Amino acid sequence: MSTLFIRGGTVVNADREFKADVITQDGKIIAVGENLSAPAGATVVDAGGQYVMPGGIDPHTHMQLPFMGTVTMDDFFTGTAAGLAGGNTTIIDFVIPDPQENILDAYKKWRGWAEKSASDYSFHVAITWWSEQVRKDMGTLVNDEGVNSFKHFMAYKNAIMCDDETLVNSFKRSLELGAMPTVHAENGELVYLLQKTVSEMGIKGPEGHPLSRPPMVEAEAANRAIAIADVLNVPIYVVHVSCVEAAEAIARARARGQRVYGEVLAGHLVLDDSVYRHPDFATAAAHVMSPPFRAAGNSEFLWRGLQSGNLHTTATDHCTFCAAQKAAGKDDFTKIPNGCGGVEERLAVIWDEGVNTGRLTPSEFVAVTSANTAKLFNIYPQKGSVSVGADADLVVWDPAGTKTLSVKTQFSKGDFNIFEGRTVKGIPSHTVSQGELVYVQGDLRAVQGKGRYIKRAPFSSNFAASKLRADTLAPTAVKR
Ligand SMILES: C[C@@H](CNC(N)=O)C(=O)O
Ligand SMILES: [Zn+2]
Ligand SMILES: [Zn+2]
Ligand SMILES: [Zn+2]
Repeated sequence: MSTLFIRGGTVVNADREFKADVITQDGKIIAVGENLSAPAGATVVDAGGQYVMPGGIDPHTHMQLPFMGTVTMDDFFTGTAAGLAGGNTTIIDFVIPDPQENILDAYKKWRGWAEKSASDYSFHVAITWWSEQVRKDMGTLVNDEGVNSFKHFMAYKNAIMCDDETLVNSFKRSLELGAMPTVHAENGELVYLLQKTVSEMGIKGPEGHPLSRPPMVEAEAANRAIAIADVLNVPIYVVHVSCVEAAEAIARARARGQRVYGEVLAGHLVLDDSVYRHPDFATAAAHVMSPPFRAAGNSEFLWRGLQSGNLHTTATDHCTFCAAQKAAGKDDFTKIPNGCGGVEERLAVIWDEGVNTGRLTPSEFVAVTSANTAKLFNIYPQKGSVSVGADADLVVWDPAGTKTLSVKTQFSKGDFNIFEGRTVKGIPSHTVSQGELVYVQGDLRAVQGKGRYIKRAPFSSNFAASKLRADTLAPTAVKR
């Protein structure tokens, strides 16, 4: 394992920024401080005029996902390698069992697929059905496999959508286990009805996609999931919050003291629904993902959610389908595989649109691209911090560097870039993963299979101790 001496940079953590050299050895950070001397044999990285930040953690990716009759273009190697090129050093992906599929079998299958990852990775496990066996296996995943988060799709009827019975049982089980329940909050029944309605109106193109998933479809599900979590007294994490209505549901719940956390995708922060009206089918279809990109104005509210601390993490939902795959929905938008890329561009897009505009300080940038995810999924400060003892996952960030984002230069295997043509100021000059230089000024040195599965311990201390609300509000029956 190599020794790195990252000299003369400004270290940025979620709490502060300060001038310091950083030394890493055997995959760990072993020193952070001013005027350090280079250890013998160390590789020196000149970070003068640059920031040294914790590597990005993307809490929402789908590499190699079988979905809507096909499989995403990026596998666990190409997807994580693309992430490393953009300063992202850890992904949290998803095991998504089919309904009735044993969840341990599904977990083992995904673990096999992820062996080829170039960077560290972890898994949320989706609960797509319910049984006593699922309940039991959730315990095995938490206690033996280091899973501490369970995903629930409230959309995708007749596929992976789960009903209230599953939500209630799985949330309650998550509380017992000290795991975080997370939700894709869209009312799948309403989507199903609206897809039929829009199609019957003769709207078959991608412009029909956002019409079938208006903001209230998301807000209803967000409110419902938040209410269930409130009654059960379990925290909840809402993925890809896309609209004012869902963000307000989270803010209201937090104002009442409920532990609700929100995630925002880089795409939802900078794109709007005009993309679906592009005359070229492939371009419009390339942007079909759920929840859809929203009317202009929603993005600004999402930025304010990040600024105010009512929204906590950023992600990409990296789920790439090529034009040929998207063409499955040529004559029926409901058949367009849902998903877009972004794992490579997230940090630069959020720095350019967030820090350069004054919306976020560099420390807030680190919080929403790395540290908050590490804290919410219990891998802080191993991840998400430039501090002694932490993993040597770092990005050396050149605030003056510029780049025009394009499918022509991306490392992702996707054949479209939703940020196409966007020139950003602020880019990674070096990415360090497990103490190795894996990206150096355009030269990607990702190694297949180098990534490790990251176990995440449960929050047994403050979660499982929580009681169901009923236990605390109505302690005794009335004697009659
Ligand atoms: C299936 C997965 C990716 N696709 C998407 N977001 O449109 C998700 O819904 O998060
Ligand atoms: Zn989703
Ligand atoms: Zn997703
Ligand atoms: Zn293809």
